[in-house]
Amino acid sequence: MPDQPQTPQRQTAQSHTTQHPPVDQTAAGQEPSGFHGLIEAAGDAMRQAYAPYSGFPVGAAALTEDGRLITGCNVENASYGVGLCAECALVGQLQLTGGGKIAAFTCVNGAGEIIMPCGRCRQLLNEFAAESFQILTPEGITDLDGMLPQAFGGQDLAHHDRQRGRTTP
Ligand SMILES: O=c1ccn([C@H]2C[C@H](O)[C@@H](CO)O2)c(=O)[nH]1
Repeated sequence: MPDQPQTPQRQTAQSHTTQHPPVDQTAAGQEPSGFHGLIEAAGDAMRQAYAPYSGFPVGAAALTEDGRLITGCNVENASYGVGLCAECALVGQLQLTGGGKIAAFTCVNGAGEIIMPCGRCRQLLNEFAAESFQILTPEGITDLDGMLPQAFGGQDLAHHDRQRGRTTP
């Protein structure tokens, strides 16, 4: 597997060679060194969260394939159900700053602990994940299939369209 792009802190995400999940040998609770920059960036984003209703601020950070650092925080609303997860802000930021694919990702809670993205946000990440995608989870680093097994994606729509003789953009 190719090396991950470097973070602004010039650290490199750990590569993995075995099955998921998790695919690295990092013990749960330890920070794999290549993700230190992302963890820090996620913590900074978390401190900008607007979470007065849940009291559960979340920060997310990603490194794009071309080396950009993208972050997001959750933004809640008095109409609870329309609150935005940190990952929603992150993918908006990704697109706004030039698009591309996510090579590495992590997110943290208010205590700075690594958390898993909720189900909806795993789908958001799947849309923009690079083939080499790695996510730092509470149990270590895993890949796309470890995060969202048998993910539904554009390939399913393309398959459906082919059966109907249509083309998907
Ligand atoms: O992956 C997740 C899971 C939860 N939250 C937010 C939504 C809500 O504001 C708060 C409590 O669920 O945490 C995120 O931002 N990302």
